[in-house]
Amino acid sequence: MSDFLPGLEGVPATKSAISFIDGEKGILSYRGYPLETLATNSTFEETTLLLLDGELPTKAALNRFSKQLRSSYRIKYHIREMMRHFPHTGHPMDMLQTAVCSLGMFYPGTECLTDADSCKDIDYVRNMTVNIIAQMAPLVAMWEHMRQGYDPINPRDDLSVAENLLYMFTGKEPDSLMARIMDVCLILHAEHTLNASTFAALVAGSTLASPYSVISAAIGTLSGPLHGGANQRVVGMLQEIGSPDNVEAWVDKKLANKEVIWGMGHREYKVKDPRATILHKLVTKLVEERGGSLDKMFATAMKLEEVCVDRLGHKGVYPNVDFYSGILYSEMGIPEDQFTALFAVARSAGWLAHWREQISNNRIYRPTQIYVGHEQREYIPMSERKKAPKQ
Ligand SMILES: CC(=O)SCCNC(=O)CCNC(=O)[C@H](O)C(C)(C)COP(=O)(O)OP(=O)(O)OC[C@H]1O[C@@H](n2cnc3c(N)ncnc32)[C@H](O)[C@@H]1OP(=O)(O)O
Ligand SMILES: O=C([O-])CC(=O)C(=O)O
Repeated sequence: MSDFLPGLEGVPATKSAISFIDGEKGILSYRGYPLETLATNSTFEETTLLLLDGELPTKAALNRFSKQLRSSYRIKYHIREMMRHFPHTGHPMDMLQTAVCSLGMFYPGTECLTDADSCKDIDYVRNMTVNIIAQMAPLVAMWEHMRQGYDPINPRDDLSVAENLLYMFTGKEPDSLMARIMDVCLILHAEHTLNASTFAALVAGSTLASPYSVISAAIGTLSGPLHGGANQRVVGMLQEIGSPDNVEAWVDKKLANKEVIWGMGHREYKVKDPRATILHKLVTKLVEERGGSLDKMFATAMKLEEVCVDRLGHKGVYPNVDFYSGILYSEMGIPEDQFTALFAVARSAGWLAHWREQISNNRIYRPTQIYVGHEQREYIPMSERKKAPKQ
């Protein structure tokens, strides 16, 4: 087989039973359950167990899992001390990638991964999965205080992942509306078939690297602006546009310069991303309840959607998940450069579900390339070289 498809578009690289996308109809489901149903009825903890185990948990199983997560919120002293020495100007995604990878140094045990047949249920896999998912949000929230020169706020094991995340960010127990919105955001971002960061996780995992290396590879991949990093840029873009009146001229200039519009377009969806539809409704609800400064940014975003659909809809370019999430996070008082880290908190569930699915039937990823370089050449001694090579 020698056909080259740039970006591996349309190339199946794995078999998976975790999630499903119909990009023409705008459908996303986790383990067969429509995302809209989960966003209405589920919690991040329950959705995580569904992704990991394949079934909705019983009440007892969910309670056990939630308890395990909560008892693992606290971050090790040495990691906290290490984080204090990170440059305060560093990006939260770089912090998270480094901290997660460093955490792995405390949890050796990857030898068991070489015994691929017994991997699926062994304690190491289960414990490390819980440990990573539980620690992502506390790491992100702690860093917010540390980079401002303050002591971090300790996690509270009487709070859910979403509640504890907001509590550790703000120092206040969130009200039920904000806690629910954050919970829904975590559910919406938890999983999305074979996106770039999940693929990176699978490539790392296929070498039987530790789950901490797997997740740090995924975090690095998610950080880019063509992937999860777009959510940070959307709010900056809306601020730059300033008001709905400026949208048309702004879009036309961007498109004339062949620049991308952040939060628009998707490899899989040719209609509006179903997560963007849910987030759009959540922002509407929040604006109705809270109003205030959000109104103008939201109005600009809606006008931007309208103009982009008009100019780019024929190419299948519509809002993706990153388009409306930042508006919500801004309203929660979360700084823009933390938005992608929140995405990573949620996506740790999907990454680890894929990792677990893969290691039970692993084969190392090793694709091929089409070589377009020189034929074999003679080595030229330095004294005989005429031209400097192009840099
Ligand atoms: C969580 C997530 O990762 S969601 C995606 C987040 N990323 C973004 O929001 C960044 C902006 N979007 C993009 O860059 C792209 O749409 C991607 C990276 C998401 C998908 O890329 P691809 O599948 O390779 O799409 P591709 O670049 O082939 O786009 C198809 C056409 O739509 C255009 N297009 C796609 N997205 C955009 C956009 N955001 N702004 C303007 N034009 C766009 C392309 O220019 C191309 O036009 P052409 O056929 O005239 O050349
Ligand atoms: O699926 C993709 O390519 C990107 C995406 O939306 C996600 O990872 O949530």
